[in-house]
Amino acid sequence: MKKPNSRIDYNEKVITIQGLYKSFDDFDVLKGVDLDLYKGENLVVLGRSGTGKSVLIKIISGLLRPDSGLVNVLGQEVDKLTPKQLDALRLKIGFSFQNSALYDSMTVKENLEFPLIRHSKEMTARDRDRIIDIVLEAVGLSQTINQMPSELSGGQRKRIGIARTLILRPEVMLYDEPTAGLDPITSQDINTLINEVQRRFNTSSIIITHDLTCAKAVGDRVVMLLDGQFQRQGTFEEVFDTNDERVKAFYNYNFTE
Ligand SMILES: Nc1ncnc2c1ncn2[C@@H]1O[C@H](COP(=O)(O)OP(=O)(O)OP(=O)(O)O)[C@@H](O)[C@H]1O
Repeated sequence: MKKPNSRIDYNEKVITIQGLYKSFDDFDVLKGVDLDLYKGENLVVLGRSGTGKSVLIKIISGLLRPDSGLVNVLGQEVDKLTPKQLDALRLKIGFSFQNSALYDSMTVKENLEFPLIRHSKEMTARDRDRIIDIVLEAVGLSQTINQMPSELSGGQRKRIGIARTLILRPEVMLYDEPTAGLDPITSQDINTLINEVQRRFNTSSIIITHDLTCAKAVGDRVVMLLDGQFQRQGTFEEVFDTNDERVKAFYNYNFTE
């Protein structure tokens, strides 16, 4: 289990969600979700496929609008923002997508440079190079700087995706299934990286996953989405210390120590 994390500031909430509802046509996905993310915390959101984990982080990053409820991110109510304000907020949120979302026709360096050229127009090439070196070193892949994404392994692509997310120095990281499709050892490396990113860049993160090894390795706190609400929350051990058959089934089918 993860060691207690002294970097978490329980007096500062980075994200607050209250009474969040979201439906698609007649299908109610989120049915009254409440959630706090504290400064410096790694919060894992567990849930079976289709329970609404991706919908939740899309609402947090303003990609989807809630039907009702409060969603406050870094002190701002997301669905009250103008498009310009939302763009500014999104720069403080690093979204690490499931498929890494690298541009295949660009080198690693160009992939990392792209957000800097777009969002920090006054930055010199020299400063860009310096920042690229820092994030590549942070993900342990300095040597890949001139490679194409197609030349990288799945784990390396995932790392470069995380590096690209880090390059704008986000305050909040949202990881969507960070270990999906990776072998157990590469997954473990990604879990270690998520913890290192938290320490080194002082980020607050939501990690959505159904990989229980990942949840255990990175989660300061774990919440489980069941039937549209967070039914369980606590440390990894607390969440699974229950007679709720739905939770036990999740553990038994997914986790081998
Ligand atoms: N834009 C959309 N329009 C209609 N339905 C949607 C939309 N986005 C998500 N849904 C539905 O909402 C439900 C929850 O989807 P979501 O992608 O959040 O699941 P998830 O928990 O992330 O699952 P997985 O682990 O498989 O990624 C699914 O039934 C999905 O079909």
